[in-house]
Amino acid sequence: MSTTAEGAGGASLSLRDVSKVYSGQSTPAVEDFTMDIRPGELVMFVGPSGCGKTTTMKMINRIIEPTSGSILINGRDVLSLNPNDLRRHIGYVIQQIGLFPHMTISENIGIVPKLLGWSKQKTAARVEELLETVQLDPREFSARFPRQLSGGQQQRVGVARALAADPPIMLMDEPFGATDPITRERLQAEFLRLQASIGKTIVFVTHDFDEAIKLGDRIAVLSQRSRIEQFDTPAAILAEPANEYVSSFIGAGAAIKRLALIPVFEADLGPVAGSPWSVPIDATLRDALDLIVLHGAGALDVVEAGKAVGSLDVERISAALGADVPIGRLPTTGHPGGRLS
Ligand SMILES: Nc1ncnc2c1ncn2[C@@H]1O[C@H](COP(=O)(O)OP(=O)(O)OP(=O)(O)O)[C@@H](O)[C@H]1O
Repeated sequence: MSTTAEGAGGASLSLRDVSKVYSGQSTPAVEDFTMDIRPGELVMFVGPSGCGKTTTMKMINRIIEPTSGSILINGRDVLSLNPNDLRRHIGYVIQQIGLFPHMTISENIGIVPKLLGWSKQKTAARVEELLETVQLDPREFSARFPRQLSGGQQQRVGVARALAADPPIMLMDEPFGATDPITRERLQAEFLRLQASIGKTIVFVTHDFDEAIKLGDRIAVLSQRSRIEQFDTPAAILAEPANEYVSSFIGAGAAIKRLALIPVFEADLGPVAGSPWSVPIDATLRDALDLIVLHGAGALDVVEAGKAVGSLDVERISAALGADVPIGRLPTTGHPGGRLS
């Protein structure tokens, strides 16, 4: 992709016994929060409203000062960094986007480089590169104002702006929360592709457990005062929720959600069935199941490089989840539709 890939990758991030007591409050909003995040890891904070997700995240870039504890980036305490250093180290994307309405898209993206004293030329080159990174044509968008962009486009600009100084760490506070479901899915997919190439260390706050599963390398399920109920990979949390609280967060359909994490090639494929329906080998078992349900198909062929290499049916999909989690009887419809591949 762009030269962002050659900039800073991720940094390690450690929070040690971090607490926050807001003034006038008797109980802490966050209490003794300890977590180690690896360089390049995308960690999702998920939990109910008021549990302390945002407070925890905002302490990382010191928008909120911790009452006690320490926060380390590559072993260095953030309290020892001056505000310019913090901006260089930490990009920040929020739901409300926060673009300045009277500034062009270029100017909005160039804010941090300007604050850091970059030359006009270097800033302009970086802005152009970032617009391309988030798939907005610089010729079309640089001179526009935020109001002349759709919500999804504005959100992309918000991501570009956060990436401007190539920070090793990104904080994302419900960044896609205000977009409609279709735009949201598209932004999530784009964001995953982008992260695959830039490998930032990211803390991402969301209310939406499905978003956490889809995006996270690891998910921290939080309860009141930012207590960590479970901190593990999406697959591990879905397969073995630590307690009732985590189970209630997962909600119904844990097996179906797990399917979205398992690629077709991990299943034990049957012989080629000659089915009219097919699925690419790098699709997920959830994609395969959707097609089976949609078409009432007994089996699907699995296609690799244009050639059928095997087949899948409900039994094989169910077996891929392990015998302890059967999908059960599936409703089928004769609904017509296209192929996935
Ligand atoms: N400035 C403040 N002064 C006093 N209390 C606050 C302040 N900001 C947040 N709180 C309280 O701290 C607790 C944690 O709030 P926080 O915003 O971190 O939660 P959250 O999990 O991010 O919630 P949401 O998902 O609704 O944004 C809440 O009880 C909230 O009322």
